Parts: sequence; structure tokens; C-alpha cells
Amino acid sequence: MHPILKDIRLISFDLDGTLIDSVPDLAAAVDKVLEELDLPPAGEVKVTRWVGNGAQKLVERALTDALGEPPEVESLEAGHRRFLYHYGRDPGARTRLYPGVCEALDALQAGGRILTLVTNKPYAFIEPILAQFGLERHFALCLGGDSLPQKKPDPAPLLHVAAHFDLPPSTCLMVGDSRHDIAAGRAAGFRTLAVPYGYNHGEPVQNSLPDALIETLKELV
Ligand SMILES: O=C(O)COP(=O)(O)O
Ligand SMILES: [Mg+2]
Repeated sequence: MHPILKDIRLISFDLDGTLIDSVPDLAAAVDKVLEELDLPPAGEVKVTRWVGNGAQKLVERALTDALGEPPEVESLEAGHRRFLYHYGRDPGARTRLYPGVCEALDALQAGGRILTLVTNKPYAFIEPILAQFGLERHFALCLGGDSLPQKKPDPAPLLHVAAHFDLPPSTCLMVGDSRHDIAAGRAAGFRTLAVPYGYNHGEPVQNSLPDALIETLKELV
């Protein structure tokens, strides 16, 4: 067992870039939106740097890049709607689990810890993706980026989770791939653990000074 788990009763996992490599499907949906607008495709390398602040922000970054200036409000809203449509058709088609995810979730759950999911991804996509990998039974509570008025890096989703289970934040751990996970965790009073293989706007997540860093989730258990 990793030493950071001592006294930890609840763990909140980030989804994109932590449990799943979702960029192939996110990039495909972004590129469909751009294609409908006769704009050039963005591709996976750019999308990897844009993931992390939810679907609308992803579309805004893609449109800004393609247009050379921020989109009008109406174009952004339309692009966001088209993105949700395209991504929602099969959100897990080319998405893969990272190594060690199943083993870690199984072992942590068997060890009696409460597992929760706190992602900035829209809530509607969580269940189909978890179900595709047989992971839905692991999580006692899932929050999407649109579940509350605030999303990570705001601490509100994590504070909501801790309060829901009536636990002090100091007994909770946030596990994520980006500076938004570490900032939210720290602001909520959670302990923080980072994985380096995900998406962090092209910056090493170590720069956010998490309490600990592991190479894969296998190291947790
Ligand atoms: O949808 C996003 O932008 C990122 O989602 P995440 O919070 O699961 O990394
Ligand atoms: Mg992430």
C-alpha cells in the first residue's frame, strides 16, 4: 500500500488522463465540429493540450486556434452543441484504460475505501464510458463538470463529495493528472496524488507540487 493512503477513507479520481486515455475520441469529435465549419482539423497533439477544463472550454480553444481569434458567443454555443452530439455518439470508441486502473480500483474498494469520480467532463458521458470498461460498480458517487455550478480547479466538487459522506477533507485523497486536480484538492483540504502520463496543458504535473507522484495506479496498492 502506498504511504499516502494511511488514514485515507475516501478517494476522488479524475477521469480523463488519469483513468482513461480519451483524447482519440475527444479529438475526433473536435475535428468533426471543425470540418462542419470548413475549418482545418486540430488533431490529437493539440487536443491533448486543450483538455482539462470541460467540453465547452475545449471547443472554445479549438475554435480560437482555427479562427485566429476567440469565437462569437453564438458560434461557441453552436460548436459546443455539435461537439456534444458527435462525442456522445460513441464516447468510448477509441478510448483506452491506462495500465493498472482495474487492479487499483479493485484493491482499493476491497480494502474498504470509498471511491468517487470527480471529472470536468459532462456528466452524461461518465456512465457509458465507465460501463464500457466494467468500472461503474466501483464508484459510490460521480460528479461531472456540469453537476455543480463550479468545476475543478474550484474545490466545490471535492467539498461536496466529502460532505456527502460526512468525512473530514483531511481523510480524503484527490488523484489526478492535471494542475486543476491538484489545485482543487489542495483548496479542499484533500491530500493530492498525481500521475504524470495524462494531460496537463503540456506542462509537467510535478510543477503543481502534489503531495505524491506515482508512475501508474498500480503503485497505489
Ligand atoms: O473534460 C475535461 O476537460 C477533462 O476531464 P477530467 O477532469 O476528467 O480530466
Ligand atoms: Mg484529467
